[in-house]
Amino acid sequence: MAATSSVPRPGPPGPRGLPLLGSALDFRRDPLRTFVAAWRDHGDLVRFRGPVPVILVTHPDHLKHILADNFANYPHPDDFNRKVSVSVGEGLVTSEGEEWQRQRRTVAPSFRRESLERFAGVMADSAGRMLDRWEATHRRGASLDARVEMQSLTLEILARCLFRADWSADALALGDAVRIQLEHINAKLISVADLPERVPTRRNREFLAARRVLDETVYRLIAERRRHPDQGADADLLSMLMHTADPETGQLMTDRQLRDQVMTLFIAGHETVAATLSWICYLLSAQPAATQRARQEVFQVLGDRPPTMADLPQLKYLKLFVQEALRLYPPLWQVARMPLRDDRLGGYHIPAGSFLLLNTYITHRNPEFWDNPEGFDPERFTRERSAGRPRYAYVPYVGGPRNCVGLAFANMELTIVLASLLQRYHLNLVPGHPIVMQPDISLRARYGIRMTLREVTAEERSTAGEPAPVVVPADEPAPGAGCPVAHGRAEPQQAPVCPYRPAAD
Ligand code: HEM
Repeated sequence: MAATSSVPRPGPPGPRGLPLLGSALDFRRDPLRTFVAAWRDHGDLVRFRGPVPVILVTHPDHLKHILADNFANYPHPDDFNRKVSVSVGEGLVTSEGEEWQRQRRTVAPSFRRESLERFAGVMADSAGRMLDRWEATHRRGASLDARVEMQSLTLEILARCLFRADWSADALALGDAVRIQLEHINAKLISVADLPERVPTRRNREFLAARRVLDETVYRLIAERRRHPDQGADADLLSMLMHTADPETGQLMTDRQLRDQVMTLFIAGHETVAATLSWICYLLSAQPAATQRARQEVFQVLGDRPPTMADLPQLKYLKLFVQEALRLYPPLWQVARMPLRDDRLGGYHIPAGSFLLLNTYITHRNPEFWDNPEGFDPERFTRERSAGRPRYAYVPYVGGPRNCVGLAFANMELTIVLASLLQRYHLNLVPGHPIVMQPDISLRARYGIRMTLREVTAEERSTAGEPAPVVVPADEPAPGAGCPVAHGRAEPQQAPVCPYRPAAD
C-alpha cells in the first residue's frame, strides 16, 4: 500500500467533509472513529479538509521516513510546542533543533538501563503498598477503579524516583497540581479557540494556581539539593539531572532548566504509564488464559518475593504481555509532526507546514502486518513470529532519534507492577461496566475500569510452579541449540479485545 512513483501526486485522497468545516466536526465528535473509517476508505495516507487540514499517516514505511530517515525535517508543530510549554516550559518535549539535541544528550544518561536499577525497589515498594491498601476494599467486597488507582500509583512512583523521600510531605498538593496541568494541556490541544492563560476563566485560574504550587515545590527541592550537595549525585532523578553536564559543552542545567525537565517528566511519564497499566488491569480480567500463564511465570521466577531489576530478563512472558498491551492500547495513540521543507511520502507531495498526525493505533491494528489484529496474542512478539515484520509496524514509543527517552523506565515499571498484581490478586471487571476508549492526549478508558478483587490463594501459589513453555522475545539474543523454545502459534483468544465503540455522548 506504500507505493511510490517518480512524479509526485498532488496530495493524498480523503473525505470531502462539509463546506468550509471539512471533517472538523467529526474530529470533535469522535477522532479515533473518524481516522479509522478514513484509513479504511482511503488507504495509508489520508488528507482531511477543514480549518486545520490534517494528513493522517499510518504505514510503517512512512513512519520510518518521518521519525528516522528524514527526522530533522519533521519537528513537532509550533502550535503543539506553544500549548504544551505553558506548563512544562522549554523542556525536552517542547524544544527543537540544536536546543533539543543539547537537552537530549544531558537527560538521556539518567534514563539508561544501568542508571535505573536503583528505582526498581521504589516501584516494587509503591506497588506493594497499593496492594496492601486494596486489602480493605477486598474485605468489604467493594470494587475499585483501576484507572484511578494506577494514576495515583504512577504519580507516586515518578515523584519518589524524582525526589526520593522528600515526596511524601508534598504528595497531596503535587498530585492534584499535576492532574490539573494534564487536563489543561489536554483541553488546549483539542480546542480550536484556545484562550491565553491571562484571561481569567475558571480553568485558567485553576491551572495557574496549580502551576504555582508545582513551581514552588520543585524550586524548593532544587534549592535544598544545592544546599546539600553531599546527598549524592545519583540519589534520585533530580540529583542525577543536576549533576549531569552536557558532554559537549560541560555545562550543568540552571534551576529554570531543571524545573522545565522535572515538569516535562511529570507530564510525559505519569499518564502514559497509568493509562497502560489500567488497560493491563482490564486485560487481566478479559484474558484469563494469558493471565494464568503470566501468573505461572511470576511464581516460578519470584515466588512471593518482590520483583527486582535482575528478575526482568527471566520474566519473558510478562514482557510479551506488556508489549501486546501496548500494541492494542498505545497510550500516545497519535503524535504530531510538521515538515519544515516540502517532502514526498508514498508518491504524494507533502508541502512544508502540513499538519501530520502519525496514528500508531491504526498502525498497530493493520492486518497487513498483524494476524488477527484485534486479538490479544502476546506470543506474536516472539522471535519467530516477529521475523519479517517491519520495525516501524510497532511504535508505542515511536522510534528514531526522538523516541521516548523514558522507554526503559516505563518498561521496568510496567513489568514490576504487573508482576506485583499477579502475585496478590485476581482482577475481575465488574459485570456490565462499560469499557469505552476515550482518545484524549492519551488513550484512556472513558468510564474508568471498575474491578473486584479475589486474593491469590496459598494453594494457587504452590501449584503455580509447574514449568511453563519458554518464550523468546524478538529483541533478545537467539537461543542456543537445543533450547526448549515454544515455536507454536498461540490460539486466537475467544473474546474480541477491541472495546472501541461510538462515544456515548
Ligand atoms: C507506557 C509508557 C510510555 C509511552 C507509551 C511513551 C511514549 C512516548 C512517545 C510516543 C513519545 C514521543 C512523542 C512525540 O514525539 O510526539 C515519548 C516521548 C517522551 N517520553 Fe515517553 N512514554 C512512556 C513513558 C514515559 C516515561 C515513564 C517517561 C519519563 C519518566 C517518559 C518521558 C518522555 C520524554 C521526556 C519524551 C520526549 C523525548 C524527546 O522529545 O526527546 N515517557 N514518549
